[in-house]
Amino acid sequence: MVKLIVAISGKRKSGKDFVAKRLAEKLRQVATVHLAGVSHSLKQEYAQIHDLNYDELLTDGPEKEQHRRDMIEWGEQKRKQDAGYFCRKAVSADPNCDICIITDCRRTTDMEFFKNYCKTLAVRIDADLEVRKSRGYIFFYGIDDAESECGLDDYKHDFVLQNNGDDAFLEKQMGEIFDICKTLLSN
Ligand SMILES: Nc1ncnc2c1ncn2[C@@H]1O[C@H](COP(=O)(O)OP(=O)(O)OP(=O)(O)O)[C@@H](O)[C@H]1O
Repeated sequence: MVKLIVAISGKRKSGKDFVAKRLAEKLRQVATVHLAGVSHSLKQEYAQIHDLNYDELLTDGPEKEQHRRDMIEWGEQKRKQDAGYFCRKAVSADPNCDICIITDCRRTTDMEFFKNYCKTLAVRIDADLEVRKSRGYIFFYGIDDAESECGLDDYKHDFVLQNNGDDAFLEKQMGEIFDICKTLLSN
């Protein structure tokens, strides 16, 4: 059974995936680590039901755009029935690992699910708007002002990591998270 979840949230292009991968590398020195995403489990199941190629769902094009809209609606319906549905799928993908890093928490219900599931460290990735823009961020109405993007803006995370491109500072903060995880694993 998973002993610890590191639940990562952050704005688009704040560096959630980047930080999650670096953190996984570090934590693999002391534990088995699985990287998972709530939205990945949603996309995977949607693709399976509709006999679609998972990667194709992520590409552009009118047909894919229609699928994306249907997929979002389908996901909302599933969440209404069971708010933790995709979180459970994400964390169950490798039930024997010590640490599961979730790269894309978006809603308070995601955090509530993980905190109830097992020991969870909620980590917020912060990056300045200009830095995010330099990484390709563009504001989209209906996306960047939606609950899925803003739902955790005011949530009290256990650790807030600044990811503005200063690698030495990033490593220092990673070291602090690494130590917290080690302590949580041994308690
Ligand atoms: N500290 C960093 N140093 C160098 N490059 C970085 C750093 N953080 C993020 N990046 C780069 O910025 C881009 C966006 O990062 P990433 O994909 O991790 O963001 P994200 O928050 O997961 O984005 P999205 O929400 O859109 O999935 C990537 O190309 C990534 O390699």
